[in-house]
Amino acid sequence: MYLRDMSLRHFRNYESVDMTFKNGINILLGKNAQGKTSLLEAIYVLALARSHRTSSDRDLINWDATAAQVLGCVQKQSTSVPLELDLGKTGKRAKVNHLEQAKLSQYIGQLNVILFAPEDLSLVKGSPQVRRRFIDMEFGQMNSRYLYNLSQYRTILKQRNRYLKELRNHKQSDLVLLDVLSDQLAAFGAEIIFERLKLLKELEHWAAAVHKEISQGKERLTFKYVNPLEPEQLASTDSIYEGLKALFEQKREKELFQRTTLFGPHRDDLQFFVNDKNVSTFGSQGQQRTAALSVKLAEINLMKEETGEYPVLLLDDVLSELDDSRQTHLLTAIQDKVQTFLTTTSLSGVARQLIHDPKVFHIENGKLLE
Ligand SMILES: Nc1ncnc2c1ncn2[C@@H]1O[C@H](COP(=O)(O)OP(=O)(O)OP(=O)(O)O)[C@@H](O)[C@H]1O
Repeated sequence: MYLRDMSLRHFRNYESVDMTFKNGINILLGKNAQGKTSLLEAIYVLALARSHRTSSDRDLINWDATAAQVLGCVQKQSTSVPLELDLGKTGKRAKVNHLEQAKLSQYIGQLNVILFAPEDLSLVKGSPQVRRRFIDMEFGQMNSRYLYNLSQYRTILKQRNRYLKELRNHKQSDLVLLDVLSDQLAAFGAEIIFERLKLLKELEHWAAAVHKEISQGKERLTFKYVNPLEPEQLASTDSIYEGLKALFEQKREKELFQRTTLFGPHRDDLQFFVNDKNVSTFGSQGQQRTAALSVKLAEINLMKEETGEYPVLLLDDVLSELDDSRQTHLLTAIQDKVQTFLTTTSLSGVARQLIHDPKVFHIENGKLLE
């Protein structure tokens, strides 16, 4: 798939802009603080109905306006799909083919994007939260069922945590509601964990191939999904469900004491190993970067496999963070295959040599220069 065009109204520092893109490499060129990242962000928002930079939609609306609009048309193999997102100070409306969608999970997935920003280079070394967010954002786009389960899980998790806080001197009767919430949480949690394991296995397969190539055959990248269940309990959704329920039962006193839910996909993690050594503790910075880049490139293939279409790649000032050899790998892997948007203050070195015939947008103070 590729994004054919996009229009912004009162989005960040853009008052009104209409753009037509190339199904190839699009370069967003400009000095600092002119609006390059805001354009990438608009594409991300069009895809996922939320920003990667802020959790508040209000931040996306121009300071002098009360509402913003992002419109775009996605070209797929056999159809084109117009998307529209209206952001107001009190809520948002999402339309596919001009029809308003009651649920955002019906909207997300029409345009698939992969964002690669300098902070993604800390995917391996960063906090577990970063990796869970990465997993959920990527898998949610590929699979609406995953997204649905995740949103149900989060709602029940909030209720259960609130209830655990309320339960001070608990009576036996109070625990009945806790059991109900534990049961529901285990059911959605099991679906999420099972789907994560399946998709991570596929992602690992692609990422290992890329990592092997970048390291010239010397390094073997593997993943490990970290959670408290025994390996045999992870075999099916039923066994994960039973395992989570058992944990909630066994550790009830601990959860009541700490007043929060201690088990479930919101606590799990993903670890990366190179030649069986944990990259986050034993890997060099170069190995950590190679692993992060391999995972990002692997996502492109996984999305193609899962959805039948290549996603759109958003590279936010990431080339300057990679050495020549990693830049070469990235650019040769995407060129002529994936529509790419790349922000930069100047195009030089490897990128200038390798990128042929890009469409360049010169950006200055929220406007496109002709
Ligand atoms: N809601 C908003 N309304 C108006 N202007 C905004 C809004 N939010 C951010 N801005 C401004 O938009 C400008 C562009 O920011 P953006 O992050 O897109 O710049 P950039 O070109 O990517 O810069 P850099 O290369 O430094 O990352 C900034 O000056 C910022 O203060």
